[in-house]
Amino acid sequence: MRRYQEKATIIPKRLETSQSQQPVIITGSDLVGSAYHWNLDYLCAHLGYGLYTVYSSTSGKFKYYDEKKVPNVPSFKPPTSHTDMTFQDFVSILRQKNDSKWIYLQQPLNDTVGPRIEMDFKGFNWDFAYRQMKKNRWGPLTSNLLLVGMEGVITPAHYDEQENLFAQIQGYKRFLLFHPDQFECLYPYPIFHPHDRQSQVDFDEPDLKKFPLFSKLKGYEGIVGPKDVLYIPMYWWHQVESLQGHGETISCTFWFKAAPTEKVVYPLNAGQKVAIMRNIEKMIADTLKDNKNMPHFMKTMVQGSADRPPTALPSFRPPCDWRFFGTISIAAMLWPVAVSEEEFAEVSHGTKLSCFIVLCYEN
Ligand SMILES: O=C(O)CCC(=O)C(=O)O
Ligand SMILES: [Fe+2]
Repeated sequence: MRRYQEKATIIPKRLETSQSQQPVIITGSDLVGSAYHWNLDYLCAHLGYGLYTVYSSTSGKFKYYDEKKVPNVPSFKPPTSHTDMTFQDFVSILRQKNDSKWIYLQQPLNDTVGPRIEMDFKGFNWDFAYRQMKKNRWGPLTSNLLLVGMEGVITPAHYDEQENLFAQIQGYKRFLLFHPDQFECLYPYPIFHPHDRQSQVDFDEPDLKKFPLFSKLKGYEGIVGPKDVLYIPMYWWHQVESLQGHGETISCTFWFKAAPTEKVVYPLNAGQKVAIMRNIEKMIADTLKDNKNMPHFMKTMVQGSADRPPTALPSFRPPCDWRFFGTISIAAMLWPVAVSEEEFAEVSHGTKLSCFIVLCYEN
């Protein structure tokens, strides 16, 4: 097991999710009770012959990247590659035990699975899942990702824009979790970068000159094994390692959309502040259309406003008509960036958020 220097508290164990948006490990859960007999042989026999996405890496680390954002950064070199293959082919590569090639299957469960798996899937404790969804006012379930990994594979630190009930079926995974208020210590990539939502810091070799606040990082640690379900609240950072010595890991996620913003309550929480930062960063990136100059632009904007003497404010005249400013819905600013255009229009009541940028920065 890898050792890290972060100061970790143990993730609490409970029977249900907590309403305070805290991660918890639910032990002895029957959420995927009908899948506890899943292992490589059973899945080989019953998953069918559909194609599954298998990632490979020479380092054992599987840092996610968004293919759609690759053209934004011409110098970007993908750290992993992926191929679609049958589950049976995946298992035969996995059993070759090639020390320099790590593979990790990650694929949403779909309707190509055979009838036995379909029955197991239908037997999940959907009542429990939907009760958590209702209780926490999450949006609808979006997908169940099946994860089958070799011992030792690592998903580096990142956050997701969805709520997650993470069910462990086989093997053990060690989670490091960090509250959204640790944002500054984790140095995420810019939003237009393919590694958006991922930390730039390599936990095994942190460059403290470049990322000095990483030394202040504080987090939670927990190991999940069969019958454990970990609730990962939206915007919580997590790094996941499949532990050595316990066989392959099999897990299944239950991802839910964010709770809609019914009423904005101040002070805003750290997750809502991350949402605002992402929305503003996205608006700037979309408007500026010049990713190379984004860091300089952002720095100038922040330093400019931090250094501006307060006496300058009374003489400040808006450069153009600011009335539009008031029409931008706060709810839209708090909404995760990764939503479809239609939902975006719904939460923002049709207001084009990009007006904000045009009005503020074009003059
Ligand atoms: O289990 C893993 O390797 C990654 C899981 C993860 O990041 C997630 O479920 O959000
Ligand atoms: Fe994740």
